[in-house]
Amino acid sequence: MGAAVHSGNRRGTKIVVKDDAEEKKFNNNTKDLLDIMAFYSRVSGSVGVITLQNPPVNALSAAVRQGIVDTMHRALSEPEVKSVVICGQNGKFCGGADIREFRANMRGPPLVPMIHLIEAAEKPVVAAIEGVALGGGLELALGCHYRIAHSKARLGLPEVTLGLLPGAGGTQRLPRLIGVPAALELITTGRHATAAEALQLGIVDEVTDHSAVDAAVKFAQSVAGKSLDARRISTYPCPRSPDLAEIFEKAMQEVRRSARGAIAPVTCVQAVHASVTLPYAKGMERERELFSTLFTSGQAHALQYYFFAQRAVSRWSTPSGARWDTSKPRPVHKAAVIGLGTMGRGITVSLAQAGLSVVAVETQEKQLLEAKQAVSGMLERSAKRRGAPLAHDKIKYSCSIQAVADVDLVIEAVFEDMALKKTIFQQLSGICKPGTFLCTNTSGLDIDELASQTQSPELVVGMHFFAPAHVMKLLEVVYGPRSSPEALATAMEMGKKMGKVSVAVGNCRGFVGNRMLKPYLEQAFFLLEEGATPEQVDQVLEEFGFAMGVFKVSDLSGLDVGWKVRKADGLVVPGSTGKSARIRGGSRYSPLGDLLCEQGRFGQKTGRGWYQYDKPGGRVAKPDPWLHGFLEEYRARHGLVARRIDHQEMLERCLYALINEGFQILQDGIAAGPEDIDVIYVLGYGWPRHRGGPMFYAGLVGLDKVLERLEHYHQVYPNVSGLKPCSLIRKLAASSSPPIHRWREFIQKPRSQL
Ligand SMILES: CCC[C@H](O)CC(=O)SCCNC(=O)CCNC(=O)[C@H](O)C(C)(C)COP(=O)([O-])OP(=O)([O-])OC[C@H]1O[C@@H](n2cnc3c(N)ncnc32)[C@H](O)[C@@H]1OP(=O)([O-])[O-]
Repeated sequence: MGAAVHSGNRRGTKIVVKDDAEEKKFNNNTKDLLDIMAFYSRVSGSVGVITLQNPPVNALSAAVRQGIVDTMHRALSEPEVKSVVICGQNGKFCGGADIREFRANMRGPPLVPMIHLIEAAEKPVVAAIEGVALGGGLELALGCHYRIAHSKARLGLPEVTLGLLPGAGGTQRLPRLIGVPAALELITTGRHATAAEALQLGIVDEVTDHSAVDAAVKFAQSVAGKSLDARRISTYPCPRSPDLAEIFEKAMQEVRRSARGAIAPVTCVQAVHASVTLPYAKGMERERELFSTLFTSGQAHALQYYFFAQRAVSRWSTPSGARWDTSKPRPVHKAAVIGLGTMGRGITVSLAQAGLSVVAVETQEKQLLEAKQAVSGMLERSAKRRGAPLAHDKIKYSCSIQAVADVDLVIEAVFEDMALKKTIFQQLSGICKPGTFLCTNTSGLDIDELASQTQSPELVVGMHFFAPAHVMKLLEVVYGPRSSPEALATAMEMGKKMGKVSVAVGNCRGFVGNRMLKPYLEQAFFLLEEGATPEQVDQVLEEFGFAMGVFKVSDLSGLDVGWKVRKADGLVVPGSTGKSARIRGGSRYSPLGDLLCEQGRFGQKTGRGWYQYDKPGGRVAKPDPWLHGFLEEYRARHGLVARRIDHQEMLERCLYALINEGFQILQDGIAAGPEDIDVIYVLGYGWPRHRGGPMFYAGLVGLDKVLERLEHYHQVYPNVSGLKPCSLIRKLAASSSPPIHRWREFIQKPRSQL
């Protein structure tokens, strides 16, 4: 009797049933099967195949876990079945526990006993790993007696990136299987290993270029009836070596150094430690205990929120109603970059690596040659790192802007100078073929003003990259009032092609990221005026988890960048004294950054800034007694009395001013939702991921508390507008501070513009 193939149920699963009797049973139980989400079939007469079915990544939801338990029992009870294969539908083994269930009441059979059931089985169970085996997915595979992987599969325990540890035996089984150092590295970084690496480490038994399921079925037949004594990882002794104590000490030091206050990496080390100090059952108890502590932590909540936020930003929308699912991007095969300074070079590399043909333009021959060399070096290093082919031949260099005539999209990346950019946009509008998208890499200038220089303003959008552009994951895609949905969709798609996380934002001064930076920086300057040192402010911010404090970042990116902008805005008044020196437009202003620039202190590049460096271009920031003296003299000159400012005040004033601007941005419709802001801050501005992003953090602290502190500081500093709570935070706090996913309901939709 031939196999019958059923398809077309709710999720389009195929169920292979071997005989008529079974088919009848299938028909009777269709409803149950549909709810089970792990399907059972028998192939080649003696292999029970369990297929996880929960698109898109076959996450281990309650229904999937129930399905596995039920189908395992069935496979074990059927005498014809001699071995079992577990696989996932649609070429994906399993993406781990269902993260969406973490914030709900847990239902269904728990993972740990489910995996024990598999490991304890008297029939060999083979995991057929295609696509991914991550987190609980890999833990499930480690409970199987054998693992066969497809060569393109990726395996890992990424729980640490969600603020957790592998809590279904991963911290106890993996070290037993591959040794402590390799397990520690995989578990504390959460990185994905390739199938080849997994084979080398001993995580999988075989790798195939063909169907892993077919290979696993064959393999399962070959091991049927063989003893499983040596195949149950939980029974292995943990490999020991004399330097284990040292290994753990080093691992702990490393995670403490790089975790920036995140607790999960440290807890992961503790859990793996239990695998060598305790017998398996006790180690599992310890794993559960540590997992529970993490599971309920604010950090886990923040990281899981961030996981979904990073995916949510691709579903963009604009106040005018343009949306990701109704706006089609246009294909881009050939792109151009105008201006090959630091940013232009990075953008060129990103485009070439994404497989596009690139025309790279720099009008000065000498700079063009320098850029060519630099880009080649960057491509070589990157190809080596990624094990990818070189993309040199993708790029054509030219001194003439006329070379861009036939490209589909141009990214202008010249100096941040409106007059220069305007001239270039006028030229591009005349040179490019009709329909070419014209993008600018400005970090804050008016997109609409540039669009107005062209014949087709609907083709103009901003693509704000972050330095170094070929490394940083963030791209702010800025739509102006006249940008077409197609232009926006195309720029968003281009970002994705380049491996970026693209966030659509509206057009305003500084867009989202740099606009929020302004009140934050302003508070940092005011704190110096009132008695703090750059070191103290930076320390508070770094303790909070920022990769670098605000003054170190300022030294790194160059004080002259902001100075130029302030000069263009007419804020810099050299030699001004008295009260007016610290007031602009009726608001408090600190000229400290301007005064440093007047001294030629531009930061790292000049070897002096808020800190001192051993040489121009030096990287190691050291406190500078000159600066401390300068601050004292400045305060004395302006009649400011230095006071001791506590950590909490420094943190609150910097962060709450930034957060307040974030609420203003939401209110203005510049960002569609808090997730957009949070992703921008984590990926572009070093906000600690384990704190979710500034808007999530505000919710965690409590909107009423943030509001109360802003009101307090605004009362103390009435001439600092950045501290005046904006109406959205008031509205939310007055509505009992709804959870962050409901904030959009409180944002008034601005008028349609597109
Ligand atoms: C006791 C427990 C112990 C255990 O140790 C704990 C765990 O296992 S913790 C878990 C450890 N596992 C991990 O940390 C793995 C997390 N997942 C990933 O890293 C990537 O999703 C993956 C590499 C699998 C696919 O990348 P890709 O191909 O670029 O696709 P994509 O990323 O765009 O995702 C597509 C859609 O699937 C969604 N979704 C994905 N995974 C899960 C999930 N586990 N759950 C729920 N949903 C999940 C995702 O939100 C998105 O939804 P939407 O509505 O379309 O936006």
